[in-house]
Amino acid sequence: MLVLAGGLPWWTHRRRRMRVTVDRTIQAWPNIAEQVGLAGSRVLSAVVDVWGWRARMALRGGQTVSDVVAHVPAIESGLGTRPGAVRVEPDPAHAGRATIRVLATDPHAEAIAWSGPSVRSITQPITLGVFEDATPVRVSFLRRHALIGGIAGSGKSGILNVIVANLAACADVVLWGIDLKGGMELRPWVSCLDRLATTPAEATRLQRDAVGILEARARAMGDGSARVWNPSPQHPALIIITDEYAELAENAPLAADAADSVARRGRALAVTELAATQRPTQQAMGRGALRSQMDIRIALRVRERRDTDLILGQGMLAAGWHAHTLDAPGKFLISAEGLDHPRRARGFLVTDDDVSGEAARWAPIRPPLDDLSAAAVGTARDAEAEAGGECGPGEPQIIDDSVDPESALWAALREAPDEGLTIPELIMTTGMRRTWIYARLQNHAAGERAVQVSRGRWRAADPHREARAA
Ligand SMILES: Nc1ncnc2c1ncn2[C@@H]1O[C@H](COP(=O)(O)OP(=O)(O)OP(=O)(O)O)[C@@H](O)[C@H]1O
Repeated sequence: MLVLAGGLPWWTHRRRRMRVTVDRTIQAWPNIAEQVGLAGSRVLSAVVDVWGWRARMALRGGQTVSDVVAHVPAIESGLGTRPGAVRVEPDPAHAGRATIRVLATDPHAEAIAWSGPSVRSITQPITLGVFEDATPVRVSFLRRHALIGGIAGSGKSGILNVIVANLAACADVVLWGIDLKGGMELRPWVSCLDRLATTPAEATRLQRDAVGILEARARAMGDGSARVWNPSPQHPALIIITDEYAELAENAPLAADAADSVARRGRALAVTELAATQRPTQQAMGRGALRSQMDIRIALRVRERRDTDLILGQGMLAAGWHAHTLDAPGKFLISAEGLDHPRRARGFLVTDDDVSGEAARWAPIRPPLDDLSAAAVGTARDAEAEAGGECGPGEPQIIDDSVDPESALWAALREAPDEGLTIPELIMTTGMRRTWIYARLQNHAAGERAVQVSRGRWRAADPHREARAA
């Protein structure tokens, strides 16, 4: 029903009132500018929009957009708006101009419902939510590492869910998860994750396997002419998602070292890290330079002003990125290629029901790792074992140096009964993971050294069994 007042729709009245306010403000601007420390700036034009009004400003010679940003609280006071109502946007064509927006109502006051994934391929930019002017926040995760930070309850898991729900719909990316809070956040996605690590030992294996994969990819590409790994369903990208990265850095330092290696070398090979944490201090991010490798930075609400710089990078607070002023969960600032102004956004709200629905919907299309990458799983750990590598403090020893898993597998296949051994039996014998076993069995089968006797049961091919018997 249209609400009419005096025969006219309500928004006509509101707009008229707003226009009067804007006219008065323009007239009074020279005085206001004087009071707020921007003397000499002029209003070039002003328009009333759905959320309030905006004005193009010409700054006095020598004034910059940073000066205007630094005066935002004073401008709000001078204009008599509510705190947090004024936004400042630079003019990409002119350093001495800026747009001041006044939001009479908060466009992000209400949660924005999730309406399904925006992509079907990792090569397309993902829509995370909307900016205050209703334009979509679109960002590509291909060959980019990402960091999400913000206090407890600011909506980190919410943003992670938006990203995972989109990536799950892409058949050209394999997703690995690390969730050392017992799998609380990522377990609902388990049907879409190729691997989920919930203990420090599993996380260490997982990150080292990612290093093994990137090394295998680098070697394979060194042999050929390709310079980058172009993801496709047959050759998927690999994204490692870590919820609460500080837990990983503290409890599995060797996993964090491996993540560092992935962050430094993984872009061209489409092996990337996506980490969420409350305060990405040096300690929370591990010993290396992981934070500096993060190409996409998403800051949800922080408690202390200076924490903005921890998430987004040094100098961002001073440049007007005020994550401490975000006032509802899911509101964020994002810094990424093509997104270099402090514009407030709100992420879509993905409910628990949405998560179960999306996980069930996309599980059937999830791709396996390509053969090259699957065969590389375990290799970084094998190399470590050969070099006598140790696990991190407090972690269970995950590699038994006295048993070479390759030899253990081969011996087991040769000694297997006629009906063969099952995969779980081979896992028990070698101590290696299912993907490692599969890759080795495929190799043995291709070399006619092993046969699959019946579904899921394997033994060595006859000549090799006979040879051993003899
Ligand atoms: N985009 C959003 N829009 C509206 N509400 C949201 C949004 N994202 C999260 N919320 C709400 O905010 C609350 C906290 O969100 P979330 O669990 O994602 O925070 P968090 O930063 O991950 O917290 P923690 O660090 O404690 O895990 C949830 O109840 C959720 O419903």
